Amino acid sequence: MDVMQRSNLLESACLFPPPLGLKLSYGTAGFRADASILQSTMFRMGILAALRSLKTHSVIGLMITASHNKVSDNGVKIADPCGGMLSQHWEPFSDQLANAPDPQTLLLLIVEFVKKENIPFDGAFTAEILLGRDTRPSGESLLEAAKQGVRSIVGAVAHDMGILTTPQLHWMVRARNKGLKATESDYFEQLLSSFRCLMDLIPNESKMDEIEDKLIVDGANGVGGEKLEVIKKMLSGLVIEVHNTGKEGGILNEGVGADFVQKEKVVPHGFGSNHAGIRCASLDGDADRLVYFSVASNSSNKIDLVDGDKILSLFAVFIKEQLSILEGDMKGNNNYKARLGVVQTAYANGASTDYLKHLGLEVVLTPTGVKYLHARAAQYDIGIYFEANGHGTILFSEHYLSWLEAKHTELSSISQGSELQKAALRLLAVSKLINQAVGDALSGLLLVEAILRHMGWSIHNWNELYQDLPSRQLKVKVADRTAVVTANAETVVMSPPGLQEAINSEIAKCIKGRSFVRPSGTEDVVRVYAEASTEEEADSLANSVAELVDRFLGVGST
Ligand SMILES: CC(=O)N[C@H]1[C@@H](OP(=O)(O)O)O[C@H](CO)[C@@H](O)[C@@H]1O
Ligand SMILES: [Mg+2]
Repeated sequence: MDVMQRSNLLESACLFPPPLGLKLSYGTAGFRADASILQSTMFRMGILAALRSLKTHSVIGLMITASHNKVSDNGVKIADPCGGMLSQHWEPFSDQLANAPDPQTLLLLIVEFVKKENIPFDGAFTAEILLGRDTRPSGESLLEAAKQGVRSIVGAVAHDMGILTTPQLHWMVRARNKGLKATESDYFEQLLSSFRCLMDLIPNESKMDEIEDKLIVDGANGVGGEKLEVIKKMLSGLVIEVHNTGKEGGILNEGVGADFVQKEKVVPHGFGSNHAGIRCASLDGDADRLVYFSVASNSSNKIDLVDGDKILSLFAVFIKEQLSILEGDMKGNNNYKARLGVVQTAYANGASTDYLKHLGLEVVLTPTGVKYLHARAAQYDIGIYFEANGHGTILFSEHYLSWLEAKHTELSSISQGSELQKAALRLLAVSKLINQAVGDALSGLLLVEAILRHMGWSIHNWNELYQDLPSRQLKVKVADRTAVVTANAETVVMSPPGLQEAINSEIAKCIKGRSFVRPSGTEDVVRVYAEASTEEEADSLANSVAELVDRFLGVGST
């Protein structure tokens, strides 16, 4: 880094002083906090994104969103060259950058890191950053801060991609780095053409006509609703009605959205008993989460929730069916058995894990956070991952996709229109429809809709794949949540000593009891999860475990 670069950094850093005592952590999914304190963080993440671009010789993404958090919050996530989350290896550096108290310390940290990581500053490569933001009102000024951060690296270019869903930005980064068409209309075109392909391949005997055409979607008053309004105009065979688009005056994520629906298990605002029996879905604030639900027919505000675990199960059943067609009667020489794997977290309902294992699938658990699930799913030919809250996707390895393409070409020449060829084509269409960069509510929704029609299933048939065990989630405010250290994909507490034993004895009092605690990576709380054979038992187990957390770590304790 030459003198000009250093003075450029120092000069612009002086324009973005951090609030006194700011302490942020990259957490489960980027920095999040009240938007009013994030100017300096955004500026610094602009710098980080530009450095990452120089290091990887690739286009990098910077998304300004706080997802399902309240509207006054905001946040930032970085998308790596493949469209996935920022490499965990760089997370400590992002923490240091965000928390550096003054411009001099910031500069020193950057100089040291550039040296350590050997980041080239020879001008041979132009750093390029794609910036996106959700609909939060604070997004615009935070975008300016991020742009200035990017530009404080001499020669780096910031492209404002406008208001986008998080998965759209990740998709664009991935597409750009693969040299593919990467605009928003290319994204829509890819989704719609692969959806049409799946619809055209629906077997004649499918009871598709019996399925309600209409789907009502809760857009969480955010960006997802806006984008779905665009998509729905280009669809045929599926009627989408979007509620909570944000245009009716509703507030982002307030009493609406996938997080609210999944955690509270009640109807979102704008839905009621007049929607009973109709297939409904809910997106979160940046449209990377999707859950389905149906409104209970009695006049209560209760819903039948069809969560991420059930979306995963639906996808798994469909993929498995296509694989058994394709692999059951292999014609030709080029035969291969795909390794299919399923990835969940400890929040997955126990009944879903049992169901998936019963199907004969390999199921693995990782810690919470898409970065862990995604990395694990990428180890399979086809890896399906979902968090119970509705964030997930299906990953196809490059190796498997090349095999599939070749197989499809071979089958097209020897048995055009055969079931085998159709199965290959369906799998190829799924790989194009479902976002390969990150979980995407919009592409997930289109895949769910296509599969339901393929199966001839109503939302009720789908929901009956298995019966969820009653579960309850609670949050406990403690003095220092980092005092909770867990192991085995967060299912066991290692510290503070004695807490796990105490939790175990509460679990032992319940039939089918399971409970675990972990510090949240996005909120200043310890989360408690409990499930058991009845609602009462799940509630009481969650309450007892929350009391234990409070006793071991409560606000008063040290
Ligand atoms: C129980 C739960 O839903 N946790 C969520 C939540 O993380 P926490 O670390 O639990 O706060 O936000 C993450 C980012 O959206 C998401 O990946 C994760 O699943
Ligand atoms: Mg989200």
